[in-house]
Amino acid sequence: MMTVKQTVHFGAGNIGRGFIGALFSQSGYHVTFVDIADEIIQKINEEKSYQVQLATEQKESVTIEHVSGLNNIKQEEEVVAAIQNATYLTTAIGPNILPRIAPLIARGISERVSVTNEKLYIIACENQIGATDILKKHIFEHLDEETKGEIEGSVYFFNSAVDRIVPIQDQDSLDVLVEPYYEWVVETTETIPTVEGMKIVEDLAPFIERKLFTVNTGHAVIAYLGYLEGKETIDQTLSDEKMANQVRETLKETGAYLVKAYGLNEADHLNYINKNIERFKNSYLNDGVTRVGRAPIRKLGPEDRLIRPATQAQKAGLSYTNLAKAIAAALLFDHPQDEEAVKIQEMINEYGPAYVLKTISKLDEDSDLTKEVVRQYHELKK
Ligand SMILES: NC(=O)C1=CN([C@@H]2O[C@H](COP(=O)(O)OP(=O)(O)OC[C@H]3O[C@@H](n4cnc5c(N)ncnc54)[C@H](O)[C@@H]3O)[C@@H](O)[C@H]2O)C=CC1
Ligand SMILES: O=P(O)(O)OC[C@H]1O[C@](O)(CO)[C@@H](O)[C@@H]1O
Repeated sequence: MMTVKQTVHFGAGNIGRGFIGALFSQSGYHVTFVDIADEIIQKINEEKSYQVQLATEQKESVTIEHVSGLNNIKQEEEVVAAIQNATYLTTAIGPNILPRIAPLIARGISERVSVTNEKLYIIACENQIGATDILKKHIFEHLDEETKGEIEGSVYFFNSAVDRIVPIQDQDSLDVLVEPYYEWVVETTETIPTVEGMKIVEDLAPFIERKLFTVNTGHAVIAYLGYLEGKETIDQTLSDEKMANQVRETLKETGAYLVKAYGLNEADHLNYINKNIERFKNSYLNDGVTRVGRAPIRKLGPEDRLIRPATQAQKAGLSYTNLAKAIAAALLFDHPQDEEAVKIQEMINEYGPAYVLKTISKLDEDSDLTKEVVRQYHELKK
């Protein structure tokens, strides 16, 4: 009997089911989803398949099969066993959750290397530069020295960039609505088993920075400014030409940095910007500004989509006024259902916006960037 290739994917959410898990299933793998959400796991085990539907007028859909689910809190032993049999282990769980799943992955790896030296490829699919390196660091904190030596040459860690807009879904169904476009870029020089839709590169830096500082920066600009204007969705916000212009101007700032840092062709990059603004206009996605703006503490981090391009532009003597406006709008994102937004508002009320920029974004209080953000914060607040 032919053994089916196995993969373990942590996070049976939007990207897990709608993108990465779906690609593995379509490449002939059995996908074991691991999640803490019991209802999702039970549904996956009961229904054994779901639909991925495209956000287009025709609503084309594909059936995703050969899937099962495990709860990582209640079924640790089973997760460890699944890791023993897997060729790939991927995550799409949120960068802040990586440290929480690392101990179980470490256990899975330890038990695996004691019985096999078959190769295992670990890839974190999160919106964060170096997410797999971060996961690896957390996993290594839970491995003994002997195992760390043993995994050399059998467990591989690859960084990646994931790009597909998947909005919040109807919670009663496993089906997932996704945009037609996707890109999954994985950094490695190894020859690895084929997964349909996975693009391999030797150097991820230009890909992830171009993606993060165009798709995610652009999306964040729309989300935070749209929220301030009382808009519900991304496409609704963008239907205002002024807003489309504001996004384009901001992305020209990140673009100037990217063109300089990676020698990109300016005209090609402008096309890439415009192509992404068109992606954001997809009204079939019905994508909420509060989803895209979620977790503003993470999004205002020093290496994330708003602060890093602004500090890089400042260092390179490039313009960052529009980025400063987006950062100011992020400071005004007071969505009561977002824990991080609530925390930022509490910090601002107590210590002011410059304090938030210092503690969360690691910006000097007397830097020109901080001064510009604070100036625009007060302008926007009026
Ligand atoms: N939704 C999108 O359009 C895109 C999202 N991403 C990235 O993909 C990652 C996942 O995002 P989404 O799929 O949108 O989020 P999601 O919220 O739909 O899915 C995350 C899943 O992780 C599970 N989870 C949370 N804590 C857990 C834990 N301790 N143990 C096990 N499972 C846990 C949740 O129950 C949920 O099912 C994030 O890093 C995001 O930035 C990247 C590109 C596109
Ligand atoms: O998933 P995050 O990092 O919270 O940010 C939302 C962003 O990620 C995406 O989900 C896709 O890249 C976008 O929709 C949005 O730019």
